[in-house]
Amino acid sequence: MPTDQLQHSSQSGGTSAPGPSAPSALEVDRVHLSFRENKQILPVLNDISLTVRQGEFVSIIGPSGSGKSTLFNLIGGMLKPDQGRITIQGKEAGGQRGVISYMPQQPALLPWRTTLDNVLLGLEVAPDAQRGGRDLAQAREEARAWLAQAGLAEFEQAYPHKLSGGMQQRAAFLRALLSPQELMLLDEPFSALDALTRSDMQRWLLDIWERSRRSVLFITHNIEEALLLSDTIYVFSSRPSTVLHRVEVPFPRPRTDAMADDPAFLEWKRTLSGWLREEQAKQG
Ligand SMILES: Nc1ncnc2c1ncn2[C@@H]1O[C@H](COP(=O)(O)OP(=O)(O)OP(=O)(O)O)[C@@H](O)[C@H]1O
Repeated sequence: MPTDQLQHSSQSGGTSAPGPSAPSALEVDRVHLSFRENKQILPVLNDISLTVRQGEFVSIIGPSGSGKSTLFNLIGGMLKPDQGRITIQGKEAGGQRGVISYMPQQPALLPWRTTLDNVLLGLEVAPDAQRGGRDLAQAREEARAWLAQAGLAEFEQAYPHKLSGGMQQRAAFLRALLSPQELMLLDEPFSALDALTRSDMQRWLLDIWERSRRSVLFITHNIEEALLLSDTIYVFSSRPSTVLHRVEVPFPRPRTDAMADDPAFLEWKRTLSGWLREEQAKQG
């Protein structure tokens, strides 16, 4: 492991302290969770701690079945931890509406709404207090500007079935981005896309994110994607998962395509792949 280049810390004391004034966008503190079914206990998360600071892009990578989506369900309040605490903007996460925006693996656009109306959905359902003083007419103009930047200007009034998979994902991402919640949870948003579209989408998301700087927690199986996009990467072990490594990605922003050819980037890729291979092997 190239420890001279990697600013990495293991789980013991490895999570970042929140800034002195603002609360972290997300704080997961020593969370444990087991599923119980037919008297069987399946321990899934074992003492997970992680932080997303305001405006930080954080990724989780880990073996399949290590509990990444389960953690999202806890953050969203669909599940309760057996032990530990989750706070969003300093407030206990409890499934209350309007604290996170979520983008699932499938774009989940509503087929009866136009692309523009789909993008506006998060804002429409948000309470007035969360719209930052914008009325829906202003929000509509803002959404149209973002759609244009996403190459979807011509598709504003089209229904989702007219859009390609990549276009649908861009619209779904804009919906999450324009929702007023500070914290975005993105669950493998590019997994259903072909390699070329995926790479275009990564670049696109990177550009948009670097301009908007929302707080993001991102699940991916793709190491290169995690390195390209993230400020911090958490590597989960096999189930029951712990945080094996917390890595601060040392590449400056704005990130460029040339970064992927940088020897340090390749070294990182090798290191992270090695960690994941080891864990995957343990899981069998
Ligand atoms: N509601 C549930 N009841 C019982 N077991 C569950 C439930 N949800 C998930 N599991 C189990 O918990 C484990 C973790 O699942 P989870 O989907 O969180 O993993 P993951 O890391 O997101 O996997 P992948 O990378 O394949 O999407 C798996 O063994 C899964 O079968």
